[in-house]
Formats: sequence, C-alpha cells, structure tokens
Amino acid sequence: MVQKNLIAGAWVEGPDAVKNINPSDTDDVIDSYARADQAQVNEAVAAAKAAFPAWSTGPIQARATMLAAVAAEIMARKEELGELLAREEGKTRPEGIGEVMRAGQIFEFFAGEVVRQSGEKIASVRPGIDVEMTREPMGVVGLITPWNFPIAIPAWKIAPALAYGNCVVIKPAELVPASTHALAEIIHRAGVPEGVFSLVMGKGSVVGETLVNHPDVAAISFTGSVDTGKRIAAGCAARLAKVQLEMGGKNPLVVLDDADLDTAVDCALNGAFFSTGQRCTASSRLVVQKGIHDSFVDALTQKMQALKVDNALAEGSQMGPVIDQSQLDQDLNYIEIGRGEGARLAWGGELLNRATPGFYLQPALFTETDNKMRINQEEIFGPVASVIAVDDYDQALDVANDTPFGLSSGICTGSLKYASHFKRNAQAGMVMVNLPTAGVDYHVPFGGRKGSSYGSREQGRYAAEFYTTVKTGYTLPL
Ligand SMILES: NC(=O)C1=CN([C@@H]2O[C@H](COP(=O)(O)OP(=O)(O)OC[C@H]3O[C@@H](n4cnc5c(N)ncnc54)[C@H](OP(=O)(O)O)[C@@H]3O)[C@@H](O)[C@H]2O)C=CC1
Ligand SMILES: O=C(O)CCC(=O)C(=O)O
Repeated sequence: MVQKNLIAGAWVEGPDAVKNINPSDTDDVIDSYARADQAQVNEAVAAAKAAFPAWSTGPIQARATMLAAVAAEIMARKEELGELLAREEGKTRPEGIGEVMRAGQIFEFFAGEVVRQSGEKIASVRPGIDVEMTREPMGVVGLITPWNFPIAIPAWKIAPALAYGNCVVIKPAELVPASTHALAEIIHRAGVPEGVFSLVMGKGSVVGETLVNHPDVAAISFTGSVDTGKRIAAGCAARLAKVQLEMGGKNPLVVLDDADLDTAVDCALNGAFFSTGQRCTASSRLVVQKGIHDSFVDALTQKMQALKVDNALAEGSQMGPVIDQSQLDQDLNYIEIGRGEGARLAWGGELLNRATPGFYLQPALFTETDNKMRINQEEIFGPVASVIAVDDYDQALDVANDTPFGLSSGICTGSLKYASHFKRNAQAGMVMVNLPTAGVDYHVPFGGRKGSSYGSREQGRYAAEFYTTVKTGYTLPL
C-alpha cells in the first residue's frame, strides 16, 4: 500500500512512491510513501492561499480546540507512535516515546498560546494619538524538516504556525515520512479546514525547492544541514521571503577539574551518544581539564563499553543504529580522518552485527585530539566524540568558542564563578551547566548563533517572531 499526501483536504497519490526502510532491520519495509511532484506542491500552496483569509480571521477558540485535540490524540497514542518512530528512525523505543510526548506537549502549549496572543499599546510622541502594535500571521508557510526528529521538529514548526493563524505546507525528510504522516492524519482528523494544512512528501530537490521558490509562500522554516540551509536562504533572499534555519552544531562540553566525575561522565555519555549522536545539540567535543582527564576518559570508556547497541525496538537497547548507509559511511569516513590526523581512537568505532541486518556502529571516542582537526571542526552527526585536553578554564572557554557553530554549549563544574562566567561568555544560543548539551525543554527558545542558526528562534513564545509580522497602528480618536 502507498501512504498518500494530504493536499487541499484530500489524500492523494503521487506520480511516484518511495519505501521507508527500518534502519534496525533493513528487511523490514515500514510502508511506501507517495512522492509529490511540482504540480502537487503548487496545488497545496494554492489551497493554503485560498484557505488563509478565513483561517487567519476565524474564531480563535476553534483554533485552540483543534490544537488541543491534536495534543490529546498524540498523548493517547504515545506508545504506538513512539514505536513507529523508533522503527523508522532508529532511536530506541523509550527515546521514540519521549519524542512523541514532546510533540504532544508542544501542541498543548500552542493550544494555550492561541488565546494568549496580545499586542502592546504605548503613548505617542504626538499628543492625542494612540499607538498600538499587533501581530498578524505571515500567510502560507513552508516547513522543511530533517530525519533525526521525525515528529518533534514537525510539531514545533506546525503548532506555532497554525496557532498564530498561518496555513501550512510541510515536507518531511524522505528517510522518515511515517511519523509526520501519522501526525498529518491526526491534524486532519482534528478538523483543520481544507487547505489550512497540507503534507507533501517527496524529494528535497523537487518538493523542497518548489516551496522555497514559490511566490505565494511567505516564509520558510528549515532544519537540516548547513549546505541545504545556505541554499534555501539564498532562494528566499532572491524573492525576499522570510526564512528561519536551524542547522548543525559542534557542541562543546567543558569538564573542569572540580566537576563531579559521575555527573560529567553521564552528561558526556548522554550528550554524545544517546539518539546515536544524531542530534544537532550532540556533545561532539569534550573539552577536559588535565587534572580530571584520565579518570574522565577511563570512566567514560567503561560506560561506553557497557552501552547496549541494538535494534531500536529490542528490550534494553540503549543506542539504536545509524539512520542509513550514507550516514554510516560519513561516520566511518570521519573515524578514518581522525586517525589520519593523529588522534587516538580510545574506544569503539567498529561495525556491529546484530540479530537483524542494520547500520550498527559502536560509539567511538577519540583522545589526544586538537581543536583544529577536522573531526573537531566539522559536524559528523553520528556516535563519534573527541576529547580535547586543556590546562585551565580560560583555555577551555577559548576552545569551546573556537568553532564555526554556536548552538549549545555545556560546562560541568562545582564552581559558581566558572559556571557564571561560562554562561555569559559561551558563544552559543543555549548553555547548560552540569547538564548534557542535548535534550531541551519544549516551551523555551531553541536556536543558536554563528553557523548553527539563521533568523529568529524556534519554540516557546519566541516562535511568534517568525510566524507573525508586526503592525504598528496609529489612531487619532475623533
Ligand atoms: N541540524 C539538524 O538537526 C540536522 C543536520 N543534519 C546534517 O545534514 C547532513 C545530511 O543530512 P540530510 O538529511 O541530507 O540533510 P538535508 O539538509 O539535505 O535535509 C534536510 C531537509 O531538507 C530537504 N532538502 C534537501 N535538499 C533540499 C533543497 N535543495 N531544497 C529544499 N529542501 C531540501 C531534505 O529533503 P530530503 O531528505 O527528502 O531530500 C530534508 O527534508 C547530516 O549528516 C547532518 O550533518 C541532518 C539532519 C538534521
Ligand atoms: O537536543 C534536543 O532535544 C533537540 C535536538 C534537535 O532538535 C536536533 O538535533 O535537531
């Protein structure tokens, strides 16, 4: 059976379809998913444009009720949807369920935000005139999402877009269409009017490009690689469309001599290897002071050795497979690059065989590395981390900030002085003290600086900046 796209309120087949393969068991085909062509994308955008006037000015209670219904169904089905997610993406079942719950909480949050929208009124510099600032929706928004969070990232783009009165056309990554398709079914069932929400699965080079270049798409929100992000930004700039990009990271976790060793090791293990390291917030650089270095490396390698790498759905599995052959090749290639650069592979990096054929890779840790090495400057996006030894806090901060990226930055220390200084001086959008660099709350801003992000923040109330435009009204009451 082929799962269909949702266009103009109807489920439609595409000219083509693609199989969704389970990375934990490549013999397991989850299903086939339609691939839209350019004409179908144009149809979805036209339907969204036609639906926008009524949706953006319609009763906000109806909007809030629909988003709450979406949240309720996601939460009620968290086990089943979490299992589907784990099956198509390869993160473990508990991680999959956790991600589904995050998606439900996001819809719940934005159901509330619908009725909390407000403007601002201030005094005019000209006597007798009222000045007010209000926010209005952008119009049709195009959402392009990656494979590593197949329900949470769509949720944190769709929920605010709809809450603030926009119409949505979403394109999920081809590798993981099932979770977004299930979410689209839920949104459709919640009674969102025809054209307000469309799902167009298919290739980035066809569906994604058409959305980016479409004159009726007012704004594009994208999460994915730096190269694709830059290409999308250029396309949007050429037609002056609003754009928001969330891209890579090379996130440092600083471990000072006074850190609690167990906390630091747990932060590193979680941040670097959970979700198979396939998180833009992953702690890929472990910047460790010399006094704690050896005990930290010993304790971390012991925990890595004990980590159960297996089928995402196997009981007790703690780390699932890499998403596909091409990402696995990229990971293995960087392991070779690291060796070639003179780094010491302290542990891991071997391919693993499990009961089912999948892309299983041992977590890998490099030591004796230097921050200038490619393995410390380029995003690998797999279970590969490096230790960079430093003499003191000042050097640790310099190394942490010496990267083209700036998404998340962490420090493990017992010192309030260093923690406070790090919070102020880390060049990143998110800073963590005695916590992993990955794993964030759903109701506060998410995003980074430098090469990690472009445009305004996602999530929480800050999402309004992207999904609305400000209008300043002047009135002379007569
Ligand atoms: N920051 C993050 O969260 C993520 C970062 N990455 C990084 O990117 C690398 C490659 O992953 P990959 O999945 O190829 O990332 P991409 O940036 O290629 O994909 C992200 C999304 O963009 C779409 N897309 C691809 N090309 C275009 C285009 N020309 N115009 C519009 N949309 C497009 C993709 O579609 P489709 O896939 O269907 O072709 C997908 O939906 C990873 O190894 C990792 O380093 C990847 C995922 C998430
Ligand atoms: O760390 C998280 O919880 C979110 C990470 C993320 O959004 C990403 O990798 O794209």
